Amino acid sequence: MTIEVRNINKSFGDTPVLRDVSTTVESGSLTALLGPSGGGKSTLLRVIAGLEQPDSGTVRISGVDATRMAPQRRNVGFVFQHYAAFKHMTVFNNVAFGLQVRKRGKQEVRRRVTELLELVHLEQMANRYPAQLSGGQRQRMALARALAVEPEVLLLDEPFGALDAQVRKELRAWLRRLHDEVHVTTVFVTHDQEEAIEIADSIVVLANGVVEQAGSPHDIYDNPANPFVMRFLGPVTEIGGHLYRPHDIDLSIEPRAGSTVARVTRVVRLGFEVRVEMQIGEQEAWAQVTRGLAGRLGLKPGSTIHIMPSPDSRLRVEPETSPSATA
Ligand SMILES: Nc1ncnc2c1ncn2[C@@H]1O[C@H](COP(=O)(O)OP(=O)(O)OP(=O)(O)O)[C@@H](O)[C@H]1O
Repeated sequence: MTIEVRNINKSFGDTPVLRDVSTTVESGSLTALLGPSGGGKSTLLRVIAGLEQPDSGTVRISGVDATRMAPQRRNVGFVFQHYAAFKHMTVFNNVAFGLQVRKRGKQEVRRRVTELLELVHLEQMANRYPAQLSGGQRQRMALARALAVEPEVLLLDEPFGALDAQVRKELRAWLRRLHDEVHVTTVFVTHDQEEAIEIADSIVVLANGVVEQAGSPHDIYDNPANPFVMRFLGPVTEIGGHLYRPHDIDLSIEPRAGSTVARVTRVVRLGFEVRVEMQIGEQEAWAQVTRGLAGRLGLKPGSTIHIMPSPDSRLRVEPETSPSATA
């Protein structure tokens, strides 16, 4: 179910929060809305859900103009960060709720809820109450509940945001697998670029109410549209007026055609990677190399090395970056 967002503008009072936002969410995709806090991600999600009315622009879901349609008529499921479960109802009844409201038969409800609890791996927890679940289990229950009514679109607002790093990682992998099984068009909000890169098919980078770039994780990481996106998606280092990914900097002991001389100031071992900090004239830069290479080159503070940044993956640092990045 394709979602087409066209020229959406939205202000709260005098503050523009979405500025001429257009993007297309492909049917069956898992799309991340990624960006810094306050950039408008939640507002855009709420506009798609119908919980917020745009000042101008349109939202089409499956080709139908949904801009003025009530949320319950859009056939979207919604999960927020702090999910409010019905505390007095068991997990089973929480998931069954939407089906019962829709007056589905008892047999059907039982079959569907059992299926969903298996899907989210909570079949053993059916008779517990929400307070007896861990945070991650509660979020999975929330997803089962959102999926119960077979939405065409699933909208997730930082669904794992409140959980600790380890649980968060598990749930992301799980969400990816779930999506591969269910294929419902899903849009999730995150400010975590690693989360977006790891699980999304497509990323929309939103900052200060503007879409900075949209594309596959691979494309956005390797071909960022501007310095803001490049910095937001991963580590960068600046050399001679260009931004590079630190793993795209090649190091050697001997000078080569086109190489630049640098002095190593610090060598930091981080598991299998080594972060090599250096001084190039007055400028500081760093490179990320493997432990093997650092060992072979015998890098230590004070070493002289020759660096060759890969010319393919650089981006010129403009004095003026994108308008939203500097605001
Ligand atoms: N109902 C509202 N009334 C007034 N201002 C609002 C309202 N909702 C959001 N805003 C403002 O709109 C801007 C964008 O908020 P939004 O929640 O969409 O951003 P976000 O990218 O989702 O940020 P976060 O990651 O922090 O949730 C913020 O400056 C916020 O304060």
